[in-house]
Amino acid sequence: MTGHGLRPATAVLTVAAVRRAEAAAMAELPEGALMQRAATALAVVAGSMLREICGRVTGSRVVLLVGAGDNGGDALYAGARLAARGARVDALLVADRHHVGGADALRRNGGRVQVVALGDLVAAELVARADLVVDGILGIGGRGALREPAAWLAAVARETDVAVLAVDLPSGVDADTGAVADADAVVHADRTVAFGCLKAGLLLGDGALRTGELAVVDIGLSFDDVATSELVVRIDDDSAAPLLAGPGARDDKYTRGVVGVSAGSEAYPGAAVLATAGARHGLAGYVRYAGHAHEQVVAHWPDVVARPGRVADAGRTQCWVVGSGRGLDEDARGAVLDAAALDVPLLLDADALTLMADDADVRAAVVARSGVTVLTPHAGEFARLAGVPVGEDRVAAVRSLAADLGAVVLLKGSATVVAAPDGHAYVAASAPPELATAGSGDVLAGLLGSLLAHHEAHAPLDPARAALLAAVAAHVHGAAGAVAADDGRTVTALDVAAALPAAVARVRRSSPE
Ligand SMILES: NC(=O)C1=CN([C@@H]2O[C@H](COP(=O)(O)OP(=O)(O)OC[C@H]3O[C@@H](n4cnc5c(N)ncnc54)[C@H](OP(=O)(O)O)[C@@H]3O)[C@@H](O)[C@H]2O)[C@@H](O)CC1
Ligand SMILES: Nc1ncnc2c1ncn2[C@@H]1O[C@H](COP(=O)(O)OP(=O)(O)O)[C@@H](O)[C@H]1O
Ligand SMILES: [K+]
Repeated sequence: MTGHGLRPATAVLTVAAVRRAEAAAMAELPEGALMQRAATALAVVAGSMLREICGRVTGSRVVLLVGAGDNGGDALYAGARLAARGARVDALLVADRHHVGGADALRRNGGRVQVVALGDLVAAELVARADLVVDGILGIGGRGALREPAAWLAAVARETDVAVLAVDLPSGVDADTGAVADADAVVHADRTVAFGCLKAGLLLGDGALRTGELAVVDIGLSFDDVATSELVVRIDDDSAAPLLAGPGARDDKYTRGVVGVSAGSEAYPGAAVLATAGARHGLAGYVRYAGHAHEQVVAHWPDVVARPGRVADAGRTQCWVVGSGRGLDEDARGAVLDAAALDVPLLLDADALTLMADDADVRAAVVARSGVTVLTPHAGEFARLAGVPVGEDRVAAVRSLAADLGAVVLLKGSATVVAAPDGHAYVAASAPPELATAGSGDVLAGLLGSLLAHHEAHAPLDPARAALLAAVAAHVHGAAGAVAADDGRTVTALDVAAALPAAVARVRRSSPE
């Protein structure tokens, strides 16, 4: 696959891929054109922040933190535009070199430029009294923690709580992973303007916590030649909507797909209720349940066909979901092995993943499957399956486990990362933290199984499509969390499930460009 057809807001590129896309665009354009596009967009966002903060641009105080490279150049040219509109702009140079053309442009428009040394009180005062600080210290050329005096000025900005706009990436965040080498030497942005595309560091890890509100501007980069291994596709409403289409007039409950759920146990009946709650709203026309909590399931959801007994005897489905609260006993093991032996898509969650990690026969049966397998670990389950912790590079870790096990892997977290064995990767990154509540993962498992069954009923799934659907399910789950948390409400897993119809409706309403 290539990135053909992707929008800047959905294309997450590695730094290496950004550099190549940038070089290809520059070869077609007059010198400096890309930087001018970036600076223009940056000045527009800075202007709107200034209007929010002090009502107008004229007379506002803007401080640019300027590093050695083009990230600083972007800040300087944007500063020149703001100065031309009457802002008082000071550029603080924090490196031993800077973008000379940008500094000249700023001076020509009435801005001031000065070199800063560590502890320079005049500089600290400028930062503390600014209406807006523009962070042009480091972009995709940054490596590791900020050096001095940049680290010190970033700390002054944090301590004085001045509004900060990051250029392309908050400085001190690793663009490809989101790792922050030193929490004391990083910029904490209120807003970030990313140029051309997203970078994983804006969405994942500690970087996501430093990015603030994120805007992605189109500067004309093409994604057509980006390799699968260098691309992660971010799912948003526009990309999810086409996969959530409603049934047609000729559909019946079977043509919409049948999903089977084997979750919960005598000890954990709630997981069965939650997983089936998710399955009821994932587009399948029919939800079967096979397991020990059948009475509780029917008591909650009379529309679910719930029986005790084995997965193998439960009837035809287009996908099985096995694991959430299912337990680790011989009976649970039998449920995983029964489902693994069928050639329909299989989703394994929670206890099923622990069984897979601990029992070589279960693992071998899952790895040997011909049908599509989807695994939905949280970080702890991931570490058990992989034998090593997730680490800082979540995308690489998920791709690697997916390739090793020949399965789609969905790694849960504040951002959810999905990869197929062939390297296709996706991220769903708009879930609110209220989703971090017991049982919300069970709802996701049911929702995704239902979506897989629905699409399998229309055309046999391949792993790359299953990975896309997994990310769509995580996106809808996140949207349901947002609906449930609206107006400051507290959220339980059952509230997330109850919000799924509204979340699906919200996503369906979005109209792709
Ligand atoms: N992609 C695009 O299409 C477009 C990109 N554009 C912009 O270009 C930006 C990339 O610019 P860039 O390549 O000049 O690198 P940048 O991030 O400014 O770093 C500069 C230098 O900083 C240094 N340095 C490294 N780590 C450090 C540390 N921890 N602490 C202190 N210093 C450190 C290191 O130099 P060194 O120390 O190795 O000598 C490095 O070379 C990009 O993010 C975007 O804003 C737009 O203009 C137009 C379109
Ligand atoms: N900080 C967070 N922000 C947004 N979503 C989160 C956050 N933490 C966890 N989540 C989401 O909440 C769900 C929790 O699932 P899981 O860990 O399996 O819990 P459980 O096993 O109790 O159901 C996942 O979908 C995960 O992506
Ligand atoms: K920056």
